[in-house]
Amino acid sequence: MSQERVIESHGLTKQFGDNLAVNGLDLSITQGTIYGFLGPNGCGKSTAIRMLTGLLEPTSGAVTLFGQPIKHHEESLKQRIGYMTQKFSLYDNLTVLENLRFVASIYGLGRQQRKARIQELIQLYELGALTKQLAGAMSGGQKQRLALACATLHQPELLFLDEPTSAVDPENRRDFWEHLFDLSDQGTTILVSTHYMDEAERCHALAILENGHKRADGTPQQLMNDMPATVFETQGPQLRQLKQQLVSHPEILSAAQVGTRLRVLVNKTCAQPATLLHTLGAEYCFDEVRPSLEDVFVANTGGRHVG
Ligand SMILES: Nc1ncnc2c1ncn2[C@@H]1O[C@H](COP(=O)(O)OP(=O)(O)OP(=O)(O)O)[C@@H](O)[C@H]1O
Repeated sequence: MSQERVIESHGLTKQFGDNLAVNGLDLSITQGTIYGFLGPNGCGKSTAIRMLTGLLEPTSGAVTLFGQPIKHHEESLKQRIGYMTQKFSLYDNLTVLENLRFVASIYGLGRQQRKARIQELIQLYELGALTKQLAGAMSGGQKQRLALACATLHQPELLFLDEPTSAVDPENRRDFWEHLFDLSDQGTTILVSTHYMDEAERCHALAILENGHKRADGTPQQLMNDMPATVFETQGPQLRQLKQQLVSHPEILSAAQVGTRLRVLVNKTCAQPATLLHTLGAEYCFDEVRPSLEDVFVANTGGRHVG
């Protein structure tokens, strides 16, 4: 992967009235990376993306794309950026082919180039049988493939995807990610927002966002290594009561049931987590286990959103 910095932001902030939607966001994302924004609804993912694309003016802070400040270079940068919005900005009353032709005309592709590129995308995103279908009548997975084809029509070097898989089933989500890895392999840098843990785990690197703040960032492995909690699991009777008993202790960040097991996060500030658990639930046996990205998320947001 090249070390060219494609996205850089410093102190990126957006205030809507009293609401600080994005607060001092610093980013440094290199070429070919698939970078995730992971966070719950309303944490500022879309607002951050809109500022990074140049569509929304920040209250303060700066964005540099491909080493160029975004301010005053919006037009030249537009050709290098693709953006798939949360609501798939397709025209429902146009067919698949008409949507593709319309987007091609926006990007000013010549007739021959347009024809060849549209054919290429129809094949790549398996839209061949659907060219005459109205976009409004397509399934979630089909719409998503068309939206990705439209967003990449002009072969952007940088692609922003705002919760691209919220309306599709797991199989389509898997296929979609295969396409993203193909694009990344060809050098495209991708910033994708999600609130799905499994999706975030596929990213090369990610930022955990909460209430407009970046709580942590790094590769999924780095985040797991550095997380501010130790993870334990236990099994046995009356796990609901045990959970209540555990979470009342200030060093227990979270206790959440997963099937027949209770998963417990103990703050790293606790020097003897196994001893603490033994004291709180003497009749249970607690095993230390490998953290997951969901644990990382919970530990970095103080257990306020999951569990
Ligand atoms: N144009 C706007 N005017 C006022 N407030 C806004 C505007 N856009 C977003 N907000 C507020 O900013 C905060 C962040 O919203 P944002 O849409 O960026 O979050 P998100 O993480 O993308 O969530 P979601 O997935 O629900 O869109 C929210 O409190 C939202 O209500």
